[in-house]
Amino acid sequence: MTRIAIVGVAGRMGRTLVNAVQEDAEASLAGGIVEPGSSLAGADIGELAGVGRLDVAAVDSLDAIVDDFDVLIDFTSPRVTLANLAFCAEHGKRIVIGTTGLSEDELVELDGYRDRVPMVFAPNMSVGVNLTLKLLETAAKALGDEGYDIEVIEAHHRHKVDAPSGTALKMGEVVAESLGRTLKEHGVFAREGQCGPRSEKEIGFATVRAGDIVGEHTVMFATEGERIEITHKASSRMTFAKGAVRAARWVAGQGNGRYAMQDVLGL
Ligand SMILES: NC(=O)C1=CN([C@@H]2O[C@H](COP(=O)(O)OP(=O)(O)OC[C@H]3O[C@@H](n4cnc5c(N)ncnc54)[C@H](OP(=O)(O)O)[C@@H]3O)[C@@H](O)[C@H]2O)C=CC1
Ligand SMILES: O=C(O)C1=N[C@H](C(=O)O)C[C@H](O)C1
Repeated sequence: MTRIAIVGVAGRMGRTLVNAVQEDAEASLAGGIVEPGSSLAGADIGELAGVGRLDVAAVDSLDAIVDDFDVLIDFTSPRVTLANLAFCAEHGKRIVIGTTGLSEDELVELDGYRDRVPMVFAPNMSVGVNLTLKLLETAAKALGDEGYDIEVIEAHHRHKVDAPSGTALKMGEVVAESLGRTLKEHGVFAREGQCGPRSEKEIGFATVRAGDIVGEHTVMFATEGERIEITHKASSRMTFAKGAVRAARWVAGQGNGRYAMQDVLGL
């Protein structure tokens, strides 16, 4: 049985994760953490998540439950995640990180823990998206150098704070790496006004934020005469949450290292 604690337990993903852990016969809910000073500290996390009383009270500090859990699942924000990673390194815990929107410096900081903590870090925990990454590698290798323009389009709910999504960036990276390009050199993140025609090798990104869209990603390969679109649409956050719980069970048996969902899924 893997004992899981959830940071950001009152958030959109936090509440969904409570459901996902409850549904998993090999995982147990060891705790839920809310923001320090939050009025939700002390609330029952089952009631917060809408699954009924679980007799697990939300706490506002990891110290309060340090002996109770094996793996922390963190879907919060970059600085909070990095603080929790430091806590896990210090206390011999494992961590699954779904947080997106880390800056270049923050990614370097996160990577610095790879020899001190077993961690799974992935911008998207759904099986479908991780399979899509494989399909993109194949498509890019077949089409990218044959005059096909590549564009990544993503859509999310109105509350999302980072753009492009972590998944869109990952998709762009996979395509770029398959073609020996980099997003630093070839990524185009905005077009406005007299921006001129597109260059042959650029990889463009477009972002939609609207309503309650859970998460949609399309990578388009377009040339004169045809267009191929590889699309993934998430209609429920349970797809991410189930993946995160699977990753938590998997990382419970791993040594120090930075792992991706591809490792968890054996893709
Ligand atoms: N990898 C994946 O598969 C997926 C990744 N994500 C990513 O997960 C992240 C969270 O998304 P989402 O759930 O929609 O966001 P929410 O804003 O709904 O949830 C984040 C939660 O973290 C809480 N929080 C903030 N600071 C702390 C702290 N110091 N300690 C404990 N909790 C804290 C917030 O509380 P408060 O509101 O009070 O500040 C909030 O409840 C984003 O980066 C998103 O992109 C989302 C879905 C899937
Ligand atoms: O914020 C979200 O909601 C999501 N974020 C992730 C991302 O940035 O890629 C994954 C998913 O699409 C939902």
